[in-house]
Amino acid sequence: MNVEVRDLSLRYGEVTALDRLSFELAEGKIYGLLGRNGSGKTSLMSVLAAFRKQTAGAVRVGGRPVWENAAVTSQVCLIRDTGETVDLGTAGDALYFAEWLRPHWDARLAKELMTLFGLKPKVNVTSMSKGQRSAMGVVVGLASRAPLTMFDESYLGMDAPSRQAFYDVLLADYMEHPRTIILSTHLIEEVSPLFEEVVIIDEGRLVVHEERERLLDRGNAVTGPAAAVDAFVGGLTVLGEKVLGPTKSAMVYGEFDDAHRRKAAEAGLDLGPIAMQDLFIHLTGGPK
Ligand SMILES: Nc1ncnc2c1ncn2[C@@H]1O[C@H](COP(=O)(O)OP(=O)(O)OP(=O)(O)O)[C@@H](O)[C@H]1O
Repeated sequence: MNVEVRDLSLRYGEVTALDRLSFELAEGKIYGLLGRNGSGKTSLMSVLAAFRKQTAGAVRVGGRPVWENAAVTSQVCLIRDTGETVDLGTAGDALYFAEWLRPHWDARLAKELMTLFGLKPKVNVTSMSKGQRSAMGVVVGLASRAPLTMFDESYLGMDAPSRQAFYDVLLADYMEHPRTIILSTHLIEEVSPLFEEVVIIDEGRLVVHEERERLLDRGNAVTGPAAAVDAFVGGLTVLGEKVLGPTKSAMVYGEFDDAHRRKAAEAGLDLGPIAMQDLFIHLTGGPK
């Protein structure tokens, strides 16, 4: 399902969490939603899932407003960082409830994922560890196959092998059953290979909405003899530097054209990509 957000604002009393946000997400892609702590990611996803009503502006999912619209909300699944929202009863009860609620539910996938993450249907959700609860959320989020599926840092409590299993299953299932998926995360380097497009917000406002590859084009790592690197990057926006013996690597913000590339080659310098995390830190104003 596509998503249209127009001049969206959300206020909690005096606090403005979303500030006239506008963007459109096409159907059937995986989006990364990035932002500093308190930038408005959870607030935005809560409005998209109709958990909260916006203060102003419009939100349409699949061309229709989401608020108090059961026909749309049954197609939208938001899994929050606390894992699955159903805290009463066993894991089996949570799956039963999700199946009842979710029109595209795949019980076979749910069962496979329960086994993959070592979850037992008879165990009470409240007695699960943090990572197990996160994994429960992931099971429900994936098996729901909702046309708009959002994971709000839901996999944060999971250990590294479980997170990797989640990324692998998400990608494989998305290839077979394309849908719109939004992943919010602070583990930028780990999760960003999954993104097709990236939305960055800061203080409730849109900073960037771009294809992942285009965003990465905004930065370059310049590596070579320290003196040559210093001469090359003079006057450019340098985000950081690393020195290893006589070799230096400088991360530069800004796209390079053919002239830059020629000059770098003549100076014996290598140009390479920089990490999305470094671009993110720069675009959201550096350390605060
Ligand atoms: N229930 C609430 N009542 C009052 N203020 C809130 C509430 N929920 C969020 N806020 C405020 O709204 C702003 C956006 O919060 P939000 O949780 O959407 O950010 P976030 O990007 O998800 O942050 P994080 O990365 O830390 O989870 C923050 O200033 C936060 O303090």
